[in-house]
Amino acid sequence: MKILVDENMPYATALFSDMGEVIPFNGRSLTAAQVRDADVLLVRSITNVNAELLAGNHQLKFVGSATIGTDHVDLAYLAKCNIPFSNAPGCNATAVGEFAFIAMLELAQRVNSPLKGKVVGIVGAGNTGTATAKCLQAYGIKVLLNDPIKAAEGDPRSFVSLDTIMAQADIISLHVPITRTGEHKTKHLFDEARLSALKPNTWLVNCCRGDVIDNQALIKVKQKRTDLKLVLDVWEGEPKPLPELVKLAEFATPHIAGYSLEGKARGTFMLYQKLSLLLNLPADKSLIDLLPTFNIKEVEFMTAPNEKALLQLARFVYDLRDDDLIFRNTFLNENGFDIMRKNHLHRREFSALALAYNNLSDVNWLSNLGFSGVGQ
Ligand SMILES: NC(=O)c1ccc[n+]([C@@H]2O[C@H](COP(=O)([O-])OP(=O)(O)OC[C@H]3O[C@@H](n4cnc5c(N)ncnc54)[C@H](O)[C@@H]3O)[C@@H](O)[C@H]2O)c1
Ligand SMILES: O=C(O)[C@H](O)[C@H](O)COP(=O)(O)O
Repeated sequence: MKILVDENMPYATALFSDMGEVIPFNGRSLTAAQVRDADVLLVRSITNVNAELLAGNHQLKFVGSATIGTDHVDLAYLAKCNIPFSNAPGCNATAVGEFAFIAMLELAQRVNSPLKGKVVGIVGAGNTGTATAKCLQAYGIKVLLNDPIKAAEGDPRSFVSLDTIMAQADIISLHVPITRTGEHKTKHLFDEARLSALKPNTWLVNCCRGDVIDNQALIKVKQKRTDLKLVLDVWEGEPKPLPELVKLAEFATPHIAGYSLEGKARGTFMLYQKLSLLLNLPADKSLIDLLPTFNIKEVEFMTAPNEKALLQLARFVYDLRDDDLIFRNTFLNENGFDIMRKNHLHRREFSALALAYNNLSDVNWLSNLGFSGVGQ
């Protein structure tokens, strides 16, 4: 069996080589000729899976995407051809939640305006929005959720309108899929009118899809509004973001909010579970066995951390400033965006770091944030 696997899918060989020949490919340049005799195709978000790519293949048994987003996959075409498909919902939720939270801590430090006490509006309360809310709430931040679809489905959480978020939130964090039609379409959800209406000093964080914000309009508005602060991980026109917009963002990264080692490994592992089920094979490998131990054994607190100490702690796990700097220095190089993603040194999630403390009460919030070992 030929299993074509995006080269940026960690642990694919360890997980799939018992099932067949694992053949890595470059996700941006995959061709129909390469796919012609594949039995299984495992992609990430940069490969468009459609009739053009698959028409020459008459033996494909499974297509998987190690992502939550499915906007790169023609699901109707796969269904028409009876090709089973699976994505990996939730695989990178913790990674995105921690990325957004760390970005807010970094921004708070940079502009000298504490995160504590701010109100954060989350647009899209699915996997990544919920994970972001979990971090914020663990730290005692008031969170407003907007998700008309979940609200209509009867999700028991409290939801507010987007207008309420616009009026009340100091920080707005975007966590919606890209959709181009329908009542709740998200393409340019933040258009010029909405961007212009952001209340003074709003921080806007986008870790979902670039085209949820009209990037040209964002440049126009931001050039007039120095009070707005931007954290942008995703861009219209990836892998070629508008250089003007990169300059205007406080933190800029190349679509790596979901790139924790755990998150990427979970994506591969979820597809391994799906394919095993489909082929009626036992899924007896373990994800935990694959992940390396973290290079810091334990951090011990003598006093409960304040916001500055919390940021220092977060930086042990992920220093966003490093990625922001590498990105600014390289994104204009040929294939700079993709090369940085490919060579990204996967950060770890908070759970990789064990905390210890001496006689401190009231530190459960750190374990609610996701760190392990608190109180043990
Ligand atoms: N930057 C990254 O590395 C990265 C990582 C993971 C996901 N993503 C992107 O983020 C998106 C969200 O990821 P997720 O795992 O949370 O997906 P999800 O499907 O679990 O959640 C998305 C939520 O958005 C809601 N929604 C849809 N349209 C809406 C609208 N108009 N207004 C408000 N809410 C709306 C849905 O009801 C759903 O609850 C993905 O589709 C993907 O495009 C990016
Ligand atoms: O949709 C997703 O899950 C993310 O956008 C995904 O993590 C992006 O990473 P890629 O698949 O492009 O490596």
